Amino acid sequence: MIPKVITRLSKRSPFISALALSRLDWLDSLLCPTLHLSRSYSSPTMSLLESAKKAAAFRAVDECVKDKDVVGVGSGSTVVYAVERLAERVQKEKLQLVCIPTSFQARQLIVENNLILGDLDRYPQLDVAIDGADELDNKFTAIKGGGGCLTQEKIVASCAKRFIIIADYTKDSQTLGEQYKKGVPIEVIPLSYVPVMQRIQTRFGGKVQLRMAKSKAGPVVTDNGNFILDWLFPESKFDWDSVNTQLNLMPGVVETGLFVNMAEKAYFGYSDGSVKEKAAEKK
Ligand SMILES: O=C(CO)[C@H](O)[C@H](O)COP(=O)(O)O
Repeated sequence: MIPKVITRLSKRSPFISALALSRLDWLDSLLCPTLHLSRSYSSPTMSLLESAKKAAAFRAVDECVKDKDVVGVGSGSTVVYAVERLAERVQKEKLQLVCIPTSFQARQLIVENNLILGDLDRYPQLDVAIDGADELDNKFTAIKGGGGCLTQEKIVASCAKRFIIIADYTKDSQTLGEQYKKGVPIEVIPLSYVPVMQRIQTRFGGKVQLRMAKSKAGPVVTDNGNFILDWLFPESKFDWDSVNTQLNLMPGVVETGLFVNMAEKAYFGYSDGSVKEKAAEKK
């Protein structure tokens, strides 16, 4: 009973959900000791989000992947569930799939789950790419790169006939910046990071930060040996297509985390297991 109430609340606002959980957890444990046990050692808010991610990932894999597909495998925490489901389907349905990774993490997931690993040299055309996102707006522009893998993710997505986003409900926004507050990630060649930071701030405003590593001194270094800038853009009506082009033309910029009109469909999971599908307008 309690989880249902929280789920309904969490659909309206993750903040309400977190608050509700902190207040109701003691009651929950009283009424549902088994449920409480299964959550031990993980924060209740996290477990709700994890269920949401899993629901989206499973639905997307079930609906978008078919036998003999070449599948792009994105990066991040939601993709972990997508790979789990791919492996399950390969086992149960004997699907023949080739998986193309978008990062070191994706490559590891593919190998650890005994899926067939491919690359763009041998499979330059993919049937479908499935990836997470940090935020998706109503015009189907996504911010990606929270995990720093945006360049390979964009290359792989651009080679796929269908690009599918999987995410929990907190990534579903009307406009960019509504929920995701960490800005637009931009991969840059290390020696260019200061001039690029200055150019972005002068041209578009806001603040640009060099992303620093958490368990290492110094900056985050991408799978391609580059740095990541996070552009905390000001509240303004941006034409993201034009911004993306302008950023990409700055010397030193390798790629941006703006995925404009690339995704065909998004699956947003909720903690009760339901999934909202959002389709892009046909081009
Ligand atoms: O773009 C990404 C990594 O570069 C991820 O897809 C994005 O950050 C979403 O990650 P998560 O599924 O962990 O929320």
